[in-house]
Amino acid sequence: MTDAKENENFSFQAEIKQLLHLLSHSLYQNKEIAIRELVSNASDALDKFRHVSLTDGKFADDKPLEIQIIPDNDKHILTIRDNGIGMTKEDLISNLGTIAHSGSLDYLKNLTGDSKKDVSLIGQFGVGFYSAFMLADRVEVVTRSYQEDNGWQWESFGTGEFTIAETEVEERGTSIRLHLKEDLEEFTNPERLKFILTRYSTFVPHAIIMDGEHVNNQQPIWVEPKSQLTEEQYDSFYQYLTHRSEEKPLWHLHLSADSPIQFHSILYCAPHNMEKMGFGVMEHGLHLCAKRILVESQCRELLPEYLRFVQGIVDSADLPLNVSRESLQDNTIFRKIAKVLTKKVLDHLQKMSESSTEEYLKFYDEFGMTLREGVNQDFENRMKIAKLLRFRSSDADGEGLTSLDEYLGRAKEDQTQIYYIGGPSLPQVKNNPNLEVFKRKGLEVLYLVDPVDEFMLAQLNTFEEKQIVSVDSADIEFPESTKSADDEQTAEAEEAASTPGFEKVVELFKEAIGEQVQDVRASKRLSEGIATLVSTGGISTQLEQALNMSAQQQSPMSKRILEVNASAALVKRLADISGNAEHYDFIKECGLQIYSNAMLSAGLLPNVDEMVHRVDDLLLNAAQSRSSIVT
Ligand SMILES: Nc1ncnc2c1ncn2[C@@H]1O[C@H](COP(=O)(O)OP(=O)(O)OP(=O)(O)O)[C@@H](O)[C@H]1O
Repeated sequence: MTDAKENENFSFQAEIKQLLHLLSHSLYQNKEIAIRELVSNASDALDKFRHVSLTDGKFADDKPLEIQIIPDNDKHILTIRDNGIGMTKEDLISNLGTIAHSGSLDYLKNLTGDSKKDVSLIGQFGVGFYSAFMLADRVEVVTRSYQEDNGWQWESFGTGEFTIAETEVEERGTSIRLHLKEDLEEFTNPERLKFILTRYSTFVPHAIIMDGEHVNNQQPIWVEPKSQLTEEQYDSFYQYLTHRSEEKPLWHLHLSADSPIQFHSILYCAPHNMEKMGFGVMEHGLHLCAKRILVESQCRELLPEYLRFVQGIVDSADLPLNVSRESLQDNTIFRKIAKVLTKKVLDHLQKMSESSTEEYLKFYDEFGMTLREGVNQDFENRMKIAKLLRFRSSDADGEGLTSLDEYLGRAKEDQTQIYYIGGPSLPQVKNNPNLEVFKRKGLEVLYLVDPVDEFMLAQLNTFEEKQIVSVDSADIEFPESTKSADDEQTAEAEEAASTPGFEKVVELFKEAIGEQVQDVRASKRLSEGIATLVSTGGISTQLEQALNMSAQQQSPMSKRILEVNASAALVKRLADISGNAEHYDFIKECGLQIYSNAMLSAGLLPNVDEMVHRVDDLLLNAAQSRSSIVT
């Protein structure tokens, strides 16, 4: 087998060198995962060969596809052999020397040196082969591709280099020969190996043979009736699929349908969102089988992007086995299955949100940020997704989360709109003067501290026929029923606003602020604050600012309306003195400062130099009008 010819030397990619160093020095106890990874690779290689032989008959033969586990106790060598697709020289260089998946590269770049944590994640980042170096200080890969008559021998001592040489190999497939580290003889003990294979590889869809014995002969669990499966079985299947041996899924969903399309599926949600931990968008996809045979291991088209937290398997007897991956999306049955799966996942989440609120909120906390992308991506299911969204709101003073349905359950009967307010932080949102009138009238307002939520609500536009509007919108309609709560205040404000003094103040403010605003007018919403900015474009100040910041070129903010509270003490005083033309300049200065203050409250930045000068002058003015005589 090892009649190797000339050796050619190669260097590993930098990240792999780092990984190998970590693996060979790892104190991580669970070395068994290396066997799991290698058996899983062997199984993948068998799947790939089966797919090739089904789509191109000339490669087919009648030898059973299987994985052999060959322990050699005398030589301390453990061999894992498959008669799968094999590798060419180029395959060896690219597959066992560099890493193609961007997610895996990100993972490797993020290695922290906390070997226990890092190493346990290896499988899920598609770098499983290298775990061989946890067990061995020398690894040989002897392989022959289904396309070639000759074979290749790859070899490495787990340092920075590997070698490749041409060699005779009798049969198609790959043997991984692990020259076990000194204290790891246990990995040639058949009893120990059997235990490991049963623990991690029960669900491998190909026969695993050791000493002539078939060690994994379990039925695929997805075709079994739900009632006959235990939580442990679901958990261990999750662990097998995801290579996360120490993790339990947050939830699972087992589906079986007979008509119009026959399929079985088990779907899982991971307990943690790796994207939240800064790993970038995770690689995702479901295992797709036709009549129990794997067609594609990461099929991304079965679920939309915004449900990428779902992992699992889908198996349909109605799908043709020799369907090529490229033509899958054109297959009607495939498209129908995809549609049903999306609906079932959304229905499951809805049910969960109603019957196990706590569990749902835990899920939402992890994956809500992914799910909400659906509002934009999936027009057909937009309303279903909207029902699954959760927000902070004034109802519980920003604590806890509410759904839009719950919001409407508390809304006034004649309320036609859903109100929200956006801002950079919860305290800032709560102190926004635009909220005043809503508090007075007992109207609930959603608090959005993430511009993405606001963007999403702007996209949604309506929910259950109620318009979704920002509290700083000029289009706010207050329910008739809330009028009386506000009567006194409105009457007072209307009276103050109708005086000639106030009209003069507005005129002078307009002159001073000029083109910077669309208009200056009396406010019907303020009772305590002096002034506020409202927007007319259907897009809130906060969102416009966020969009502007993410845009390549900053455009000027659209103009707002400055609403002034005619019954505020300062405004009343300005109205009183507006009969005397001598005070016009002072009133204008006040107008400019009031505008700057309103901008600051809305999270906008006024012209700071100008403002500082003006405040200095106003303070001087105030100081000068005080008497120096002690009374
Ligand atoms: N027994 C094998 N037969 C054929 N090719 C193999 C075999 N083992 C590994 N390979 C090739 O080497 C590549 C790298 O393997 P590695 O385990 O590091 O990652 P992966 O298998 O791509 O990821 P994952 O383990 O998450 O599926 C594989 O994608 C495959 O192309």
